Amino acid sequence: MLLQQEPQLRELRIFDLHLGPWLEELKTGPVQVTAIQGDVTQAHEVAAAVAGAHVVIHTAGLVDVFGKTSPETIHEVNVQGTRNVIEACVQTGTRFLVYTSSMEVVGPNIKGQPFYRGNENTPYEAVHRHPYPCSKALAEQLVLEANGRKVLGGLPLVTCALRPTGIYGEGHQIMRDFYHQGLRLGGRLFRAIPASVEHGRVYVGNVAWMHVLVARELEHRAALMGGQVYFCYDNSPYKSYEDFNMEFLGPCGLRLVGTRPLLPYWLLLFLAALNVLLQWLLRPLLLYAPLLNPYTLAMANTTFTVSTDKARRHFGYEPLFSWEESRTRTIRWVQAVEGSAQ
Ligand SMILES: NC(=O)C1=CN([C@@H]2O[C@H](COP(=O)(O)OP(=O)(O)OC[C@H]3O[C@@H](n4cnc5c(N)ncnc54)[C@H](O)[C@@H]3O)[C@@H](O)[C@H]2O)C=CC1
Ligand SMILES: CC(C)CCC[C@@H](C)[C@H]1CC[C@H]2[C@@H]3[C@H](O)CC4=CC(=O)CC[C@]4(C)[C@H]3CC[C@]12C
Repeated sequence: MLLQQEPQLRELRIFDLHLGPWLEELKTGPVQVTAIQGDVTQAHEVAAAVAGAHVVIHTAGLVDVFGKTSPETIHEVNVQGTRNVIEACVQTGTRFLVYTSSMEVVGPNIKGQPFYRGNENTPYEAVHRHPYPCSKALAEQLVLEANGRKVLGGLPLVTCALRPTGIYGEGHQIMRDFYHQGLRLGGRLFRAIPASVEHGRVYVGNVAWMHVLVARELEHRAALMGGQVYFCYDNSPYKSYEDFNMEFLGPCGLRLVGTRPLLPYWLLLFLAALNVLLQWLLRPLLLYAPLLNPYTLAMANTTFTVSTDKARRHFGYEPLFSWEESRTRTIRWVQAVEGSAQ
C-alpha cells in the first residue's frame, strides 16, 4: 500500500521475524525496499532498523487467542516489543509512530456486554483477562503515553493508535480454516452463533490504507492527531461472524446450515471448556489449539460493532476499497486457496 499510494516514499524498510519470498517482488520498483529479519523483543535490532526513518508503522504482533503460545511470550512480543519500538524512535530521533492496536483493547469485555455501533467516545467497561487483549491494551497505552516525549534532537514524538475490528481479506488464516472445515463436512458449515449477534469486520486493504494516511498526515496535523486512537473501519456490512464469512464462502460453494444455532449455548460452552482441558492434558504430547475455546466463543457471541467518522474528520479517511471490491477480492483469494488445495 505504501509503494502504491505514497508518492513521497523514498525508502521502505520491512522488519519482521519471518520474511516471505513475496517481498522480493516489492524490490523491483524505483523505491528502495529493505527487508530486515529481526525480532521486536530485541531492542538493539529494532533500534538499528528504525535509525534514520521518518515514520514507523508498528504492526508486528503475536495474535494468539487459541493458547498456542504462553501468556509470557504474548506479553514479551506485544508489550516489550512495543516498548522497544518507542525507545528506538526516541533514541534515534524518529518523530512519527503509528501503532496497530485492536478493537480488543475496548472489548468485548469479560462480562460479554454488547458494544453496538459505538465510537471512540462510547462509554464501555473495558476489562480483560485474556493475554492477547491485555497485551494490546498495555501496548496501546504505552504508545499513547509516549506522545510528546522528546526524541533525539529535541523535537516531540507524535504517536497514534489504530484499532481495527476483525480483519478479513487475502491471507486470512481463520477464513481458510473455516473453508477447509466446510469442505471436509461435505460443503456445509453448521451455525453456532445466533444471526442477531453483530461482529465488526474491516477489509485488510482499508486497514493498510488508513495506516498510510495516518503516516502521511501525522506530521501536518500533529496537534490534532497526536495521542489519539481511531477505530479502523470501512463499509463492510454489520453481520454475525458466520454470516459475514458466508459472504465469501457461499460463492465458493459452502452452505451455512440452520437459521438458528445447531447446538444450545450451554453445550458450546461445555465443549469450549472441554477443549481447554484437552489442551492442558495434551500439552506434553502435542499442541491442541482448536478454534473453539471459552474466549473465542465469547468473542463470536458478543455484539461488537463500530460506527464512527473520527478518522474522516481528523485526516480525511475514506475507504479505498468499496464493500463490493473487498468482497470480490476476498472471494478470488478463497477460490485461489481452493485451486492450490486441489
Ligand atoms: N487479525 C485481526 O483481525 C486483527 C489484528 N490486529 C493487529 O494487527 C497486527 C497484525 O496482525 P495480523 O496481520 O492479523 O497478524 P499476523 O500474524 O499475520 O502478522 C503479525 C506479523 O508480526 C510478525 N511478528 C510476530 N512476532 C514478531 C516478533 N517478535 N518480531 C518481529 N515480528 C514479529 C509476524 O511474523 C507477522 O508477520 C497485530 O498487531 C494485531 O494485533 C488488530 C485487529 C484485528
Ligand atoms: C467456533 C466458534 C463458535 C467461532 C469461532 C470464531 C472465532 C475464531 C473468531 C470470532 C471473533 C474473532 C476475533 C475478532 O475478530 C477480533 C480479533 C481481533 C484481533 O485483534 C485479533 C483477532 C481477533 C481476536 C479475532 C480472532 C478469531 C475470533 C475469536
